[in-house]
Amino acid sequence: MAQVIDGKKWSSVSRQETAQTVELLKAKGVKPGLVVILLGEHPASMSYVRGKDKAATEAGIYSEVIHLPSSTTETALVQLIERLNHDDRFHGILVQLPLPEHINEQSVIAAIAPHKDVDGFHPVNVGALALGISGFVPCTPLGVMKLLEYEGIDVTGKHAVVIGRSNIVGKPMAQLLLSKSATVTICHSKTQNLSAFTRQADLLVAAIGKPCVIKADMIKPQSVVIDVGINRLDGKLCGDVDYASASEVAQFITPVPGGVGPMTIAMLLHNTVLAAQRMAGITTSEVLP
Ligand SMILES: Nc1nc2c(c(=O)[nH]1)N[C@@H](CN(C=O)c1ccc(C(=O)N[C@@H](CCC(=O)O)C(=O)O)cc1)CN2
Ligand SMILES: [Mg+2]
Repeated sequence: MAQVIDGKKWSSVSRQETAQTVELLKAKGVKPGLVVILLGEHPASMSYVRGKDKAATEAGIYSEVIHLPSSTTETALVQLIERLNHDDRFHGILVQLPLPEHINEQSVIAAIAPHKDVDGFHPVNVGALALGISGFVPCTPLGVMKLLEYEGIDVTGKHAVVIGRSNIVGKPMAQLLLSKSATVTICHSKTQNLSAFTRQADLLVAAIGKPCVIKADMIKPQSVVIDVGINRLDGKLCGDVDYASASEVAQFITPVPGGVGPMTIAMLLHNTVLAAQRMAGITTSEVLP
């Protein structure tokens, strides 16, 4: 039976570490601030944004949510972001995705000042990750790396198979695993004979967006299975992995809910504090808890 990677427990550990850093920053006269912009009334997005606001406040971060109607124009949204880029109360700016259809996501992301882009979605930060230089790393894949670190799982030389090529998860996930010297394969919806790849995976990261499609016979025995999927099936939350059968085969597995999801918010707080630290010119060693 696989060992369960408890994302709720580790996110709480990470959030406590962040809260300690916030205290040390405050003692130096810096109060980290985060602003989240939400358009429309998408129930899951509203719930994630509430979670971010609550978690930020609990960590001692100054938090504001700007909730706008879904009819907001792209021009108005970009103008708001440009104003927030110059607002010293906020070290982090996040626009909750997905955005309504009439808005070009890339134009909006590009309007965020790269040094306040705590989502790590701006082309400058995407480039920084590709080059392996300092920037901001997207929260979900960063959360996966943090889970592996907390569990003492070393990926050096291991075959990591990432299923999914989104800008939010798949692509940055592959870059991060590569930066830790894993041998990385990226699979996607057009991959032929997917199970031929997944069965070779020492580490499998599933970010497909389809409920329970990764079955036990697709998993290498004693591997690490990370489920990034969040799907709603018959009113219940489930991942991309068929958890019950997969946990009979894997050595480590993340559950859904309570796996990667909670780490996304913990890493947002981490990135926000990092942004504040960098803007104040404070080195990490000065604020290590
Ligand atoms: N601007 C962004 N938009 C979106 C991101 C993002 O990182 N930046 N990621 C996702 C949604 N997301 C955060 O925004 C997110 C998803 C899931 C969770 C989470 O804690 N999930 C729980 C289950 C929660 C539930 O009941 O629905 C879990 O997995 O245990 C947090 C944040 C898309 N948009
Ligand atoms: Mg508030």
